Amino acid sequence: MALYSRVSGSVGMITLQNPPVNALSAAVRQGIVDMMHRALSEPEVKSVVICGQNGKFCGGADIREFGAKMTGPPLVPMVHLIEAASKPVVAAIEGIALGGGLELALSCHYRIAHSKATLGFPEVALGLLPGAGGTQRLPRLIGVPAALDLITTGRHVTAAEARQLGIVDEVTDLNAVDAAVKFAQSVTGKSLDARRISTYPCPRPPDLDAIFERAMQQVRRSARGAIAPGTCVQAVHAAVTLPYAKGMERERELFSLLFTSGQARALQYYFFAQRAVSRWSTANGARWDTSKPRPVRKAAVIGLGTMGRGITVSLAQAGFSVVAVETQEQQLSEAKQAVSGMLERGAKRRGVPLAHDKIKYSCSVQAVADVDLVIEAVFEDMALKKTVFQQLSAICKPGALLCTNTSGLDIDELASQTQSPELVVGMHFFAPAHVMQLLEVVYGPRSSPEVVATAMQMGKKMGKVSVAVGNCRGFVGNRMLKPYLEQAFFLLEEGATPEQVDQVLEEFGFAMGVFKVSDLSGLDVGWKVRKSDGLVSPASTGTSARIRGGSRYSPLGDLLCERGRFGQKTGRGWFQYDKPGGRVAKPDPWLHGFLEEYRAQHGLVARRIDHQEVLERCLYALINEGFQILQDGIAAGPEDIDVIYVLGYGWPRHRGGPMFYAGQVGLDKVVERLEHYQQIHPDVPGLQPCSLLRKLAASGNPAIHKWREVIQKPRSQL
Ligand SMILES: CC/C=C/CC(=O)SCCNC(=O)CCNC(=O)[C@H](O)C(C)(C)COP(=O)(O)OP(=O)(O)OC[C@H]1O[C@@H](n2cnc3c(N)ncnc32)[C@H](O)[C@@H]1OP(=O)(O)O
Repeated sequence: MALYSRVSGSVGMITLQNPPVNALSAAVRQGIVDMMHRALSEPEVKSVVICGQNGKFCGGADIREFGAKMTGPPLVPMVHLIEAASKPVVAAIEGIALGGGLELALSCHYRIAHSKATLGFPEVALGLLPGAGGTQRLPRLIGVPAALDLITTGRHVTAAEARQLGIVDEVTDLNAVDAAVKFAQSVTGKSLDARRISTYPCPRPPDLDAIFERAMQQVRRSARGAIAPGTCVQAVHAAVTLPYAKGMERERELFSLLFTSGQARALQYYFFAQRAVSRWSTANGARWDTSKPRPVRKAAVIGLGTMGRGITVSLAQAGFSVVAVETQEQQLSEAKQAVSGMLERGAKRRGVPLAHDKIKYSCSVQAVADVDLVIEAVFEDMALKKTVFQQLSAICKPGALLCTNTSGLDIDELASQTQSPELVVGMHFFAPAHVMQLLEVVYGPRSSPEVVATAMQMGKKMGKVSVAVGNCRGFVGNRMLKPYLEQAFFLLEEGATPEQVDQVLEEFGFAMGVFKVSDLSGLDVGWKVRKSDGLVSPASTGTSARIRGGSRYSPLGDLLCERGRFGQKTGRGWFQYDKPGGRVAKPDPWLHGFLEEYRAQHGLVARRIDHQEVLERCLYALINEGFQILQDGIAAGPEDIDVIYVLGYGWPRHRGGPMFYAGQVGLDKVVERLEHYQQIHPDVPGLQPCSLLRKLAASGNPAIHKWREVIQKPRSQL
């Protein structure tokens, strides 16, 4: 709703009230319209100030209302009512003016912002465009290039930048509402003719076509199939080429197109999913709202390889004192140099002070004796990690959390090496650890709720999105990756090429296809794991070479590794590169010959595989594993899986995540296609729909927010 009050006798004040961000719900819009009419009808009122309660102007349209039928007054007539007002209207911008909130401010005749406020049009991240005149007013106010930048990227600007661009009239360090009231009094009675942005001509720079061409190229490069950025460009184009009223019509058409698209629904689902994962729960009943994190001031990192260095940087940048341990002098000195460089670049990029003095380096594990939390980041080797955990358990002070950075090893096995298994938790960082936003917090059956809460909070303080997941091989992300990779390998055996598989996945929206990712991260990584699992048989020839543990197995990755083809680092992998460490993947005729030979050797006849099969087999096998993970209680809900896949594995955000995507395709269709492929390839694992997927499909493809009702409720063992 919106509250009306009178200040200083002649100023009508309209205060938006809709916690937490004063979003423009139907009730708020109704309130604004009613209060505007009241302010305009009261003869004592000479000017109007619009502000938001609790120091937040407005976070835009209420996204929670997007799924339902529209009620209340629409935004466009509301902003026209304000702009057409005969009395000056001043926006007092504190905290945020985003999306519809900024459109509301642009309809006011003046804008006063607090110096700490941020402003922007983030609609593009929700699959939309600013649909209440934003695409028509902003270019008129600040010019086409700046408007294109803000609208197509969705980036937030500070009040200072907004002032520089001409979006706001004044910036104050004092109370912005008081400043706006004073300002409103000072402009009482002045003509408003030059203050209505919709009446401004839209500037037409001489190189207009080139500007739009560049903008389109830019969004095509970065959008990876998302339709909103390009549509934003089209809407701004209408501001330049059409009169305001016609431009508004075009904006409405384009907005409707986006609003009803699957991409907008996916992005809006993802917006809430990313927030939902912080309300975590575990399979044994621990929860975010009943588990108190422990205080952590000082942390330690053991092992300063690539991951350990990134984790050290993340901790120091988040303000923790860090003890960084590497037992070899030479490696410690190299790590120190690398970490300093990363901190310097980070400080420069983010404009923050250097955090060098937060870190103490040591060659001795004993140096961690007084820390509150240790993150072990040594090689992914169970025996080595066990030794480290035995040492830590003996050295660390009572109550210190012992965390392991592992991408899939058993947390409980490590916990059993310590005197206090309840203090052990996994923190699976993604490389590069100081850049990637995702953290899988892995709880074992004995991890205490406070320890999970502490690790979740640590992740948040490091600027990461933490997702709590249960303990199983590969946790959520890497466990789902296995069937995805397997299908890709089988497709090569059956006749596909790495470039074909990657092209299909990249057209779907992945930044890189599965084989390019494998070349980037190194084929030897998976090879080592398969070796330690006893999967890589020394004599990988003959029919038996394609069977492991009774299931079909593709040794293709092993065979490439045996030939020293580890990917980018060796200049050869699934693709070829111009040199070791090269980045540009090129199809490799050697690999094609190798695949032909391999097929001939194993009696496989190459067939033509279409794009649909590549996509369905890779993605549906991955999705099927996701449902198995939900069924096993490893992830509490589909949102957890989707956030992990978008932030950690390059799943296109505009497709919501694998579980959301499955719902959009139709769960019955996913089941039907998996069964189809299973019938044709009975020996291929991963194609049998799991029982939860079947159950949900049979219960009529319920909306994703209803899945939790079907997934069995965890029983508390606490
Ligand atoms: C013609 C119609 C045109 C419409 C165009 C639009 O206006 S679309 C909406 C444009 N606005 C946005 O995209 C803003 C989205 N919100 C944010 O970016 C951030 O939430 C924030 C406002 C910068 C605040 O960030 P902060 O980190 O402080 O808090 P949270 O992100 O955790 O948010 C707090 C809770 O508020 C909910 N919320 C935020 N914005 C909205 C919104 N516009 N509508 C509804 N709800 C919103 C958010 O979901 C959090 O609540 P939870 O219960 O925790 O989920």
